[in-house]
Amino acid sequence: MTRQRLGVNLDHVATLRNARGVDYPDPIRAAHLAIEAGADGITLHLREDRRHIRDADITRARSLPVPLNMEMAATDEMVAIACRERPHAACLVPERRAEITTEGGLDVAGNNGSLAPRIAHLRDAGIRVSLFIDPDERQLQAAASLGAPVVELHTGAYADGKPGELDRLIEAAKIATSLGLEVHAGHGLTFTNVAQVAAIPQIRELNIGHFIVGEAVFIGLTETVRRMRAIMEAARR
Ligand SMILES: CC(=O)[C@@H](O)[C@H](O)COP(=O)(O)O
Ligand SMILES: NCC(=O)COP(=O)(O)O
Repeated sequence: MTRQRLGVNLDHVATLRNARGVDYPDPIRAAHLAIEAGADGITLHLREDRRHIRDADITRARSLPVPLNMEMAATDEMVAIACRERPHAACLVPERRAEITTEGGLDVAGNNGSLAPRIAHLRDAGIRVSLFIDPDERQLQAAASLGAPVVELHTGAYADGKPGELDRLIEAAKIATSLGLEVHAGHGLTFTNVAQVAAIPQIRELNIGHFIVGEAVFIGLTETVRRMRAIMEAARR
């Protein structure tokens, strides 16, 4: 099976920093540690309300030695920031101000008119566009028709233990590949639930954040990233 990349999302290092209004813990310092421990990429979500990652974090993350995946809402403001900062990838996600976390996938099928120019803008800036969607055939077809090279399947419902969700992910990964899309997945993944998703052969990358940052409090960031990588690798053997 092809090697699966691990993108470590460090948003919640910034959440902790912002809780005190000081400049530590620093998500970029955490990124260097995560990379040394085996992260293949770093993911940062610049939310419109800047509740965790801020613009200056994205600027600093550009000098990291691995690809930066910038998660962002599909708005003119965010597209302008991405085109200025030029991360390796931009993952378009739905955002609602009052939500605690990203609650569902982007409705690509219902918004292709507004997404198309934004995707084109990002692509013209040399940024690899990914669409964060639910494991749903209609959304996959819409993503492919918009010319996005990558989809990230929202694993939140699976992580919440909803029956049938693993099968939906397996089926969606097959359909996505048949449509020529590269498949990533993420949201709510932990040491306990990651193996079954990591074992889906078509999934090339997992993005994992909240659990990694939380577990780091107990066993350290280096050990957490190493263990996550080890579980992913064992699942693909
Ligand atoms: C899109 C997504 O899944 C990530 O952004 C992740 O959830 C961390 O950010 P939040 O906790 O702000 O949703
Ligand atoms: N796109 C998913 C992501 O980056 C991490 O989500 P989570 O592990 O913080 O839930």
